[in-house]
Amino acid sequence: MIITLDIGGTKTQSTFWENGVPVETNRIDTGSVTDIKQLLSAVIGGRSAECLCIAAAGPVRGSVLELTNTGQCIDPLLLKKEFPQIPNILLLNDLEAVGYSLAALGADNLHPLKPGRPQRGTKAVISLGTGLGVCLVTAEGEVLPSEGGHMDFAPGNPQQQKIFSVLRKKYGHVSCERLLSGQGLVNIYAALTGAWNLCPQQVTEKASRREAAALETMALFSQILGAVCGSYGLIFLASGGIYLGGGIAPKILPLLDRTAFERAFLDKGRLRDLLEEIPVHVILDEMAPSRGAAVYGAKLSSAV
Ligand SMILES: Nc1ncnc2c1ncn2[C@@H]1O[C@H](COP(=O)(O)OP(=O)(O)OP(=O)(O)O)[C@@H](O)[C@H]1O
Repeated sequence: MIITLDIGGTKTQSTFWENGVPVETNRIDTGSVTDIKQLLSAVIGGRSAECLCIAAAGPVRGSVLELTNTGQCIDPLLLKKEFPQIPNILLLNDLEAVGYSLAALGADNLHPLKPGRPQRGTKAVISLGTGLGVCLVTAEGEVLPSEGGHMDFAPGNPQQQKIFSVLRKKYGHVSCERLLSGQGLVNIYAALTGAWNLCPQQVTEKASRREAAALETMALFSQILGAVCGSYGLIFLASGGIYLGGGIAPKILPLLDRTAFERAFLDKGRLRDLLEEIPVHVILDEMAPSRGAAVYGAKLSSAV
């Protein structure tokens, strides 16, 4: 038995896995998690498992992970004392976990967004959720985490420049995450309209009802996403393909402007040919971070 805990910026999911199959799963709001130890005690009870693998939104420094949104720290060494019946307690970044899930995803869990001619090479995972996560998966299946979502946003045309100026005044540093995330949808919409009081779902609902500013927001979001994916295609030489993870992309598929995405993806001057080869897929599996944590847990606990 492997237990996984996926702590995202918005939702937290605990899952029990037997032979790679989820047999029990529960979801709560991350905002309601005030104490990780307490949460784990409630999830695990007195049960034992070969491995507990926690995938959480934040960078791992040394052996400890600090949750980006709440500042809480997770230390596996301390948890080992609380749960002595679990011999392996592992910790990784949630996006790193999505990287490990690629090995376990079938074609039915992937939606093709842009065609290409993939090779057995590096893959990039770019995840749009509460934040923007980026990681690299080597051809051998090793996952290298990054905090690439915090890379500078480079506006590509006058309209994007206007949005950049509004966000620069509001935030100071304008990272790609300020545009490519749930709050990013709100930020683009607000920069166009001045209305800051919406939630991301309201922006996409307005776009579904064909409201002009919301449609413009989706077109810009698609353009900026294409440009950032193209940049990571080059930075990682992602000849194995680019995989869009997170909760947002599968929900907004009908609203994504594929033409704008692909045009911006390919618009890299002399390296256009290289980018034409790289396919882009949307990961449809909502459990990808938990699935990847289970893959990682199984791999490491059989190795020790
Ligand atoms: N239909 C929708 N349209 C637009 N945004 C949405 C929609 N549904 C959810 N979101 C936004 O998606 C974000 C949550 O993303 P996700 O489901 O990937 O959660 P998470 O795993 O907790 O996030 P992360 O992995 O970034 O920490 C929130 O900002 C939420 O408002």
